[in-house]
Amino acid sequence: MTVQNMTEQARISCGIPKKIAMINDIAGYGRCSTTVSLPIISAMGVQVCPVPTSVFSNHTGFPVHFMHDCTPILPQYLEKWQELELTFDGIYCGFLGSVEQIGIVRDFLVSQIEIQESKALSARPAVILDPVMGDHGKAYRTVTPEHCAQMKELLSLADIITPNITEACLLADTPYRESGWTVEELTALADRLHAMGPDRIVITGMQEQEDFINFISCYSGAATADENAAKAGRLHSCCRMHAAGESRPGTGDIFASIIAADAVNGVPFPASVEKAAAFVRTCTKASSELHIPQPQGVCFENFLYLLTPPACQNLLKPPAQHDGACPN
Ligand SMILES: Nc1ncnc2c1ncn2[C@@H]1O[C@H](COP(=O)(O)OP(=O)(O)O)[C@@H](O)[C@H]1O
Ligand SMILES: Cc1ncc(COP(=O)(O)O)c(C=O)c1O
Repeated sequence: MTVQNMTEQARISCGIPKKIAMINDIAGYGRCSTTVSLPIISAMGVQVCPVPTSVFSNHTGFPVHFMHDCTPILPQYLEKWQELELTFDGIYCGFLGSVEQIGIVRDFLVSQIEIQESKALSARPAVILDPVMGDHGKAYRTVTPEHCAQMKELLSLADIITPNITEACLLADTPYRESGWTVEELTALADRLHAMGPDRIVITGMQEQEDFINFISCYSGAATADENAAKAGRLHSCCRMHAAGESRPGTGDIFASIIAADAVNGVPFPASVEKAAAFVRTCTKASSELHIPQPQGVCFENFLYLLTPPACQNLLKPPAQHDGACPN
């Protein structure tokens, strides 16, 4: 029997990890995007297959950086994956630098969904989209009105989205406000995003007094912890957590990576948001306590063990008859 036609249960009991295609930039220095997502998703017992959208020497929060746009290589890169008929349990998409890249990613998502449907695989890939478009009420320089329009189109293929409040407002054509959002307003904002496609939404990055608020919305069909609310069609809730340490680059990448790995591992969405928020907080707190300069991002390395699922920890144990010593 090949891995491809094993049942889901057989794969889990054999300890074969789920697989995510991760479309994102790579920043060599400063703990952002791929250098964060790869170790985090791997620590959560999921195989990561990166698709680099651009290569940065370091993130853009430093006084200087070098950037290489990977748009010209993306079609050939992904074409080979199509030729090999590679399939994935999830596709996680982060920073997209241009309108052209959005189109390439859309074609990839559509063909992946088609391949899996034609092979009658048990499920289509979970699509997790972190629509990196702006922060603090402002769109990034690369995010033109056309870029924004194309991102809205991409939403129709996403199951889960993780916008910060700025990105949620840009996508839903809603005026931005730094704070003071009511539950009714956030519900209306999430409903507008849901109408564009995704059925699990978390709006991040809102601060009220000393706390961070993540607004969670699950709609019909989405796996939620509360079955009654799910049956009623939608469930909105808030994850509130005390801010710790200063704001740092890469928090959104850590957050979305945990959501992506949990999505393919079947963790209910609200529980996954709580886990992601708590993990970021643990790491931002430690980063400040260790006096790590803010541009160096979030020091997560010391805490990866918190994310490793117990089932994987058992897999790491040597067999009973083995004394754990290294062979000569
Ligand atoms: N200093 C912090 N203390 C505690 N939690 C934080 C801190 N910074 C970020 N987070 C958590 O990480 C989430 C994602 O961060 P956010 O800044 O919204 O990401 P983005 O980079 O996408 O704007 C926040 O909603 C919050 O839960
Ligand atoms: C190239 C690049 N990628 C990723 C990030 C991280 O973004 P976030 O803080 O939203 O996770 C940054 C932030 O400066 C960046 O410059």
